[in-house]
Amino acid sequence: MAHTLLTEDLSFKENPLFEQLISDLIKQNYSICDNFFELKLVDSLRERLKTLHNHSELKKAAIGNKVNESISKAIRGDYIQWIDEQQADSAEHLFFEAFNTFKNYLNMTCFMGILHQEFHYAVYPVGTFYKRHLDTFQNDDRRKLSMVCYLNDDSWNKTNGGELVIYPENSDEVIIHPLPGRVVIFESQLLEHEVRPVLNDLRLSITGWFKTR
Ligand SMILES: O=C(O)CCC(=O)C(=O)O
Ligand SMILES: [Fe+2]
Repeated sequence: MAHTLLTEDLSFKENPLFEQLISDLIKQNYSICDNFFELKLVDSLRERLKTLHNHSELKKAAIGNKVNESISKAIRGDYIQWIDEQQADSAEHLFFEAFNTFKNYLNMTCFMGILHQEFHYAVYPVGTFYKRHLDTFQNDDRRKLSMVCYLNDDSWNKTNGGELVIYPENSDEVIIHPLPGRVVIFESQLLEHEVRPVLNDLRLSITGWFKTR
């Protein structure tokens, strides 16, 4: 009996990166992580997104069926493509593996009850933005955590704009540059945020959500 208990205890391995993310989320409802992925994986995902973009396979993002296109355009200007986990290429497979590991860790340590996830590529061309919003605005309160992964390369300059701005309720806005490999995770139901206009270059990312049932 004692032996069983011991092996069960050892089967859980604390992950310092995930612990940091979780403690940030508890403290401030968001976390910024610059070493979630290996940069080589970020390179592969960027190439995949650029290929999709060059083949015009991305679609103008919508904000709900009831809203007509011109209103939609005044709110967000990005182009997206959802990523099908079943059809993932090798880079996307590693991407899902990283987030599945994090999801299982959250469910094990924080009892978050995450059952589903969804991710899409996004491209913001020059002049596009996403006005201040909450990610649960489409009458879908299953979204618990929002995740954004930036795929720009080293040549991304802070003067390119396209900052993510997070608006915590009781403190100053937080301005986050979309730097290569950076991952931002935040509480979908609590934090309003926006993407400031892109002034130069293409802003590349993957955005996703962990959802309860
Ligand atoms: O790309 C970002 O920084 C945030 C995107 C976003 O807010 C969204 O897709 O809901
Ligand atoms: Fe959002």
